[in-house]
Amino acid sequence: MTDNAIEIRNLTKVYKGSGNSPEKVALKGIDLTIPKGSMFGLLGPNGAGKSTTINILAGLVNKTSGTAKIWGHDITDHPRNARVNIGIVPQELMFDAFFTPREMLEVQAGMYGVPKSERRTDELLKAVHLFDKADAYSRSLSGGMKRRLLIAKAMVHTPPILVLDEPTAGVDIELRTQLWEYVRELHARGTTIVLTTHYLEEAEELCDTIAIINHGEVVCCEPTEQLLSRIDEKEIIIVVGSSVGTLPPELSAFNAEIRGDNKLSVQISKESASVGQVLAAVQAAGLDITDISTNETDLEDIFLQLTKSPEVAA
Ligand SMILES: Nc1ncnc2c1ncn2[C@@H]1O[C@H](COP(=O)(O)OP(=O)(O)OP(=O)(O)O)[C@@H](O)[C@H]1O
Repeated sequence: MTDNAIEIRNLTKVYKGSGNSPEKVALKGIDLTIPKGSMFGLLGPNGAGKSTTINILAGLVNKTSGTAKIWGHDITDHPRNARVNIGIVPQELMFDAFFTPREMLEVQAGMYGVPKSERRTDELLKAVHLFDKADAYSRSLSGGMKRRLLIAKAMVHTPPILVLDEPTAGVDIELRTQLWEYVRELHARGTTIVLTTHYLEEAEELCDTIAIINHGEVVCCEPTEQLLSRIDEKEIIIVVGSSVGTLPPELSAFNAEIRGDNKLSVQISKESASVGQVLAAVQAAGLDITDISTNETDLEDIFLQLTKSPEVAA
C-alpha cells in the first residue's frame, strides 16, 4: 500500500471547443503527490486548473491523459474504490432545495451504501453546527450553512480524504474560523485534507504543503515552511541628500539600483548582507542619508513571482 493519499502523474485535460469557442488546454501534464495525513493546499489564480483537477478526482470531468490514484486506486481502472476514499466539497452550492439537511445526508449515505446502523447523520449535523436546522428546508439555509452542509455531505461515507474546493469564497470571517476549526479537527483525527484557495494566508496558516498551479502547470510544490523561508528578501529604499548619477563603486557588491534622482533601492537577503552593511557602504560612497524605508517580501510576492507569465489567461 502506498503512503500517498493522492498521486497524480502527467495529468492533462483538453476541453473540446464548441461553436466558435476553441478547445482549451486546462491541464498540461501535472504531477502531484499528496501524502496520507497531510493538510495540502492547492493554490492558483482564476482559471489555473484547480477545479479541473478536483473534478477529475471526483469523477465529474474525464481526464484527457495521464493517471490519478486515490488511496492507491486508479480512478479509471477502479473508479468505485477510488470514489469511496474521497469526499469532495464542491465550489458551487448545488442543492435540492426541497430536501432537509437530514434527508440530504441520509440520501447521500444511501448512495454510498452506508448501512443505516452505521450512519452518522446526527453526529455530522452537530459537527457542522446544523443540528438545529436538521429538518428545515435546505433552501432556507444561509450561504454559510449550505457550505457547512456540503462538508457534512462529503463526509457521510467517512472517507480518509476530504477535498474542499474554495470553501471560504463568500464566507464571513466568523464562519470561516468555525469551518477551519472543524477541518482541523478532522485532520487531527487522521483525515487527509486538500483545499484549494485564492487566499494565501489561509493556505499559509492551515497547510503543511503548498502547491501552486498556473496555466495548467504546477509551478511549485513544497513544504509551507520551505516556501516561507524564501521570504527572507528585503528591499531597502535609501533617500540621499544629493542626486545620484551613477551607482557608486562602493555599492557594486550589492544588488542595488538607482530609483529616481536621489533614491537607491538595495535588495538584500539574510545571507547576502545586513542593513548596517548597506548603510555603511552608502556612507562610504560619500552620500548623505536623509531617509530610509524597507519593503518585506511576503507570500503574496512569491505567489505573484511564481504565477507571473507572459501568457494571457483565457
Ligand atoms: N467545461 C469547460 N469547458 C471549456 N473550458 C473549461 C471548462 N471548465 C473549465 N474550463 C477552462 O479551463 C481552465 C481551467 O479552469 P478551472 O475551473 O479548472 O480553473 P480554476 O483554477 O479552478 O479557477 P477558479 O479559481 O476560477 O475556479 C480555464 O481556462 C477555464 O476557462
